[in-house]
Amino acid sequence: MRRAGKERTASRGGPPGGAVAGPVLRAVGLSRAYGEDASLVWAVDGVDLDIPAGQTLAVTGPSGCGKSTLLQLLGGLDRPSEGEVWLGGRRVDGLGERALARLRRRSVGFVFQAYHLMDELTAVENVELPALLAGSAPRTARRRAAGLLDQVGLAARARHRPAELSGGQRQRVAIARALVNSPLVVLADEPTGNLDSAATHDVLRLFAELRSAGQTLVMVTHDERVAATADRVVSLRDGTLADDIRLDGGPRLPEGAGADHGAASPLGALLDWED
Ligand SMILES: Nc1ncnc2c1ncn2[C@@H]1O[C@H](COP(=O)(O)OP(=O)(O)OP(=O)(O)O)[C@@H](O)[C@H]1O
Repeated sequence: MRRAGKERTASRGGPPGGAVAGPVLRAVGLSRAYGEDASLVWAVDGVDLDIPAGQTLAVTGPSGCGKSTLLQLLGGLDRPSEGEVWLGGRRVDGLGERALARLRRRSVGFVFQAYHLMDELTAVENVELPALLAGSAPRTARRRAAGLLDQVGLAARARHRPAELSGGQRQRVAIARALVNSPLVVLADEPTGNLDSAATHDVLRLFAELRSAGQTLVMVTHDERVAATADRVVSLRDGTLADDIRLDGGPRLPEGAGADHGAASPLGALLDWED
């Protein structure tokens, strides 16, 4: 589906708004079509979105409305048919493959519903891998990975392989991995979709710590309880933005997710890591 006569707002030249110190993530007239002719589907259709630094944004909407496609476009895993993506004040949708891969590695942390851990690697090896690929020295990467695993409560599981971990533990490894290169933004696609309520609480507790520490986070979710923990909720319908709601208040946790997630959280202290 596509709205008739929708105007494109794509800019030319410098960053939208003229300043590099704008939103961490910005979509301008962002669109992605699949198929052609009679089977053409606009999965994402003219989305304009500014995501300021430190915001936790939930993306919701019915199945097939374009949530995952939008997240992949924002993270440079897919390329738009039309429109622009800006990350950290830099236009990134037109980058070549190698530059885009480098950008993803250094500036974006991904968390997926199905974890996407490497089965043959231990937890700590999974976490350190993006740091090694980004050029960190092995000892530095290992120290960083071990520190993150400690902060997500998995120090004792560092040498376990994914098959030896529960779903919730695997997702915590994936979150540690997403953070290893201190990304500008963490993008999470249904991060609690495979988890029971206890493991969901663990993940949301970690997200609340990240939020307190100023980490920008965008998460796609079907779960209203998860969306309710965000600063802002946008809903998609047929690839377009239908709602954009800002929620009030400080860091939110679902009931039973525990307390003690202040700005001085140890996980937060690890976010500013530089090699
Ligand atoms: N690779 C593809 N080829 C063709 N069509 C696709 C492709 N990927 C997605 N689509 C279509 O684009 C639309 C949006 O898909 P997308 O996966 O982004 O939706 P979603 O909101 O994340 O759905 P769900 O909540 O079910 O995961 C759907 O109509 C889907 O069928």
